[in-house]
Amino acid sequence: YVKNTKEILDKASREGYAIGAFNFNNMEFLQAILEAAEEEKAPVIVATSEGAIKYIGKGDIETGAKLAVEMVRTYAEKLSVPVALHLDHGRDFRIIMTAIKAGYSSVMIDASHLPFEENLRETKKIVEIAHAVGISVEAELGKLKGIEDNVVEKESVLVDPEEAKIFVKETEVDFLAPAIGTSHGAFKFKGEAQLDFERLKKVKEYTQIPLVLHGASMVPQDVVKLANEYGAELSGAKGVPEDMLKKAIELGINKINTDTDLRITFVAYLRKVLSEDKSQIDPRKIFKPVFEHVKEIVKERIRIFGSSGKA
Ligand SMILES: O=C(COP(=O)(O)O)N(O)CCCOP(=O)(O)O
Ligand SMILES: [Zn+2]
Repeated sequence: YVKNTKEILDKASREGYAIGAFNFNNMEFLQAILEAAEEEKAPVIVATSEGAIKYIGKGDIETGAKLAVEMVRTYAEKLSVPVALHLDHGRDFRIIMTAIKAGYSSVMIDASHLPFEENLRETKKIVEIAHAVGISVEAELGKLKGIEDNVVEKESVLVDPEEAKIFVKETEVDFLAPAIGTSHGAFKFKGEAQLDFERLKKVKEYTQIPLVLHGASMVPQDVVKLANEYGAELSGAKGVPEDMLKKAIELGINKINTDTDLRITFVAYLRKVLSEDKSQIDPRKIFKPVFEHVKEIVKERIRIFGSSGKA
């Protein structure tokens, strides 16, 4: 059943674990994510970016948002675990409003590319509207980019805990994504993986709300290797190591955005299945084993995040 995202994140924050926020762009990824959550007895957030809504709706935003809500609701009402549907990286006001109107449990207003005051104003506007209709809101402070070597870059990219305190107080946003050194995609770090845990600790202390880690995929090297063996070109792919994820959760991360790990798993096993069963043309026979593996990686993540059995 579809819950208000704030409810499941506030509980996670009180009890010190994290909920997976897994992106989907089609029915098969959604099925794999929801089956994984049900088998792990874990609350789960399923998310669509603006690109996913356009993809699902073949360019029509209302169709995409409506179909996403209907697919999630139809599957979720059969499950025992709480399921929230979240708009990831909302930037276009019209798309954010369409998602709210269609029945999303929460929306992200991503104005982190704007100067602090404008980000604050944009976020405050969305919070007022969303809260008026019982929807929770996520915002972002700092920019999603790896921690560059020189300090100047670091200052302009990572979250400023003092700003976070003011931002959360002024906007009343329900959960915040502080940039602490991660980035989207499979190539997160040039050198060693590095997250700014000191900043994270301060942001949690100053804001006391659930925090979100974007760009949190672990990029499992065995799956990267398998994909490359079957013709992919993903050398140099590097993600967030398990011990860093666990430390981030200890320090107050309660929502962990994961998309790339599902994508890499999908690509590796699709390549494998197609190359091993050369006469297969039934998409159901091709996708079934592939999405079994996608489901397994989601279960592994849910276990690492500590939300297994928390439903
Ligand atoms: O933080 C993440 C995913 O992080 P990851 O790449 O480490 O999985 N996300 O918000 C997912 C962003 C997906 O956007 P798009 O559909 O436009 O490609
Ligand atoms: Zn993100």
